[in-house]
Amino acid sequence: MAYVAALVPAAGMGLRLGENLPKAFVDLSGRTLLDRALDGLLASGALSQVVVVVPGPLVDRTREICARVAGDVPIDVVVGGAERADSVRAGLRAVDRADVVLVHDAARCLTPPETVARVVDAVLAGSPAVVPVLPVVDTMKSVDADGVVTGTVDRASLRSVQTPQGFDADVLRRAHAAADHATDDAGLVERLGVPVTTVPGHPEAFKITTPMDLVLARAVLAARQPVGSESG
Ligand SMILES: Nc1ccn([C@@H]2O[C@H](COP(=O)(O)OP(=O)(O)OP(=O)(O)O)[C@@H](O)[C@H]2O)c(=O)n1
Ligand SMILES: C[C@](O)(CO)[C@H](O)COP(=O)(O)O
Repeated sequence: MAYVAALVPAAGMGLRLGENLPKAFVDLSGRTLLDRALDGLLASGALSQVVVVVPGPLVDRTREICARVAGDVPIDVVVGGAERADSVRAGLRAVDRADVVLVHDAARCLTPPETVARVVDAVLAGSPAVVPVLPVVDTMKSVDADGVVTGTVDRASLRSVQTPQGFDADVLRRAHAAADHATDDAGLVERLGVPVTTVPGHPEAFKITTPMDLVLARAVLAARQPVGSESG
């Protein structure tokens, strides 16, 4: 049976959210983003290990969260770095047994378990790198340095990329060893010339980045409540 590890980068400062604490530890309707991200991952039933990557001063707080959500799957906590890729590399050092590695932003904390399982299944079926994606819904323009439109981009070939991103463990290690900077892990794998394939993402896997995203996340959670459950 394949050993599937999930890295959860949760060491970002959340500057765009502006809550004065690292984003993964911000409250979302009574629980932190990190609590909720771990719930979704663990509920997939697809994981052998989870490694959460957090700021050094929040390691103890993270251990408390992990103890609350833990079941059969071991959860380790490691300290992250200045950039997301540094945090992923710190996590990778803690998963030496893995055949498959998922990288899942704590900030995408409402990602449904089915999306997690879909990514794992695609890697186990033979794809070395898999990203969940959604079609782009807005008209896309390119602009110059002054903001003047230089063209309309054909959005038919564009996709908006989510996490978890799933990888053959050796491919992800090679990708991170070969390059430093990318906005996502699949971007590093692309540079190796390894094909990255897509599976359908989910609208609820959006990344909580700005205050408006928190408003949306609260609404999603309220809509998930079974009717009458809030009245006690
Ligand atoms: N040095 C970093 C930076 C980001 N992340 C994590 O990577 C995910 C995606 O990053 P992003 O949404 O850009 O988070 P922040 O860097 O926290 O956001 P901001 O740029 O607003 O500060 C988040 O779960 C974040 O905690 C991380 O583990 N280590
Ligand atoms: C990995 C990622 O979530 C894919 O959409 C995203 O690229 C990471 O966050 P950032 O806002 O690009 O730093």
